[in-house]
Amino acid sequence: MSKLRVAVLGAKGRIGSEAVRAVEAADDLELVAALGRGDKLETLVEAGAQVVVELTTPDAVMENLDFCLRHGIHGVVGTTGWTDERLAQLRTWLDAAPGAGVLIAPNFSIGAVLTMRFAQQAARFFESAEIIELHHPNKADAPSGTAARTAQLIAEARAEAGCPPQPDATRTALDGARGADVDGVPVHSVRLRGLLAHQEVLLGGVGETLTIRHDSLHHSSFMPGILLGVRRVVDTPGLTVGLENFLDLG
Ligand SMILES: NC(=O)C1=CN([C@@H]2O[C@H](COP(=O)(O)OP(=O)(O)OC[C@H]3O[C@@H](n4cnc5c(N)ncnc54)[C@H](O)[C@@H]3O)[C@@H](O)[C@H]2O)C=CC1
Ligand SMILES: O=C(O)C1=N[C@H](C(=O)O)C[C@H](O)C1
Repeated sequence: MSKLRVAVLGAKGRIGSEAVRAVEAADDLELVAALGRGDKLETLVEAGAQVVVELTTPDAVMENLDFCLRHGIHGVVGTTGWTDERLAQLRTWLDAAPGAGVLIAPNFSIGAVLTMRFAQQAARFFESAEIIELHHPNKADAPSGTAARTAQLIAEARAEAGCPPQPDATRTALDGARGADVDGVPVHSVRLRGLLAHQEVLLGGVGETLTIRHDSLHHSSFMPGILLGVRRVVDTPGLTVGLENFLDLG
């Protein structure tokens, strides 16, 4: 069987360099290009890439995906910065590229995906829900893409169940003291030397709390998810948001 031809964009970055090694080590995949900032995207076409793993920056990701889809190349995207407007734009590019697929994964690690699922399941049973995400201090964006997605999922589950807004009697607060409001869920971002990627979802009800915590201790935690995404996206046309769609979570 011929190997799937894979390219990595952001190949010199923290996660991109790990992805290069993971693709190289996979028997069924061939790394045909590893591009960094300033490298020509035409290299992807010359190299015959079938799937691009996009791990760059929110500033670069849209131009890169536009190019890939215009050339019929599938995308597995870990880069953050997704808004409703960006997703709508991506859908129009996908409509013009029949057969092409893009996976956007706010987080590729299985533990983080499960954290999101458990939080979504638990959300309707608790009056209060807040998120603390903790990352290395070199991270460029806040809140993390994972925390933003977790908050959206919690908010959707609460709205579906008819939950009222969260209790919060705060009347005066220093700017930022209550975190960022993501769909009504406060999200607090910590940037600390020594950390990699961590998240706590705090849920509170009368007389009890539930804390769901996940820790990525090394970038290797993201690799099985990236490889799964690469193998599945080629048979999944259109837009897929969330690695959970490629996991049999029930
Ligand atoms: N979904 C997930 O599971 C994960 C997502 N991420 C996200 O991935 C992105 C990258 O994270 P890090 O590796 O920590 O950042 P980083 O700053 O170490 O790496 C980004 C790399 O992309 C390169 N780059 C910038 N513009 C480019 C372009 N136009 N073409 C090719 N390369 C370009 C930069 O030079 C840099 O080497 C961030 O948005 C981060 O939040 C990171 C870890 C896990
Ligand atoms: O920048 C990172 O490191 C990470 N970014 C993603 C995010 O913003 O959620 C995924 C993970 O948290 C690591």
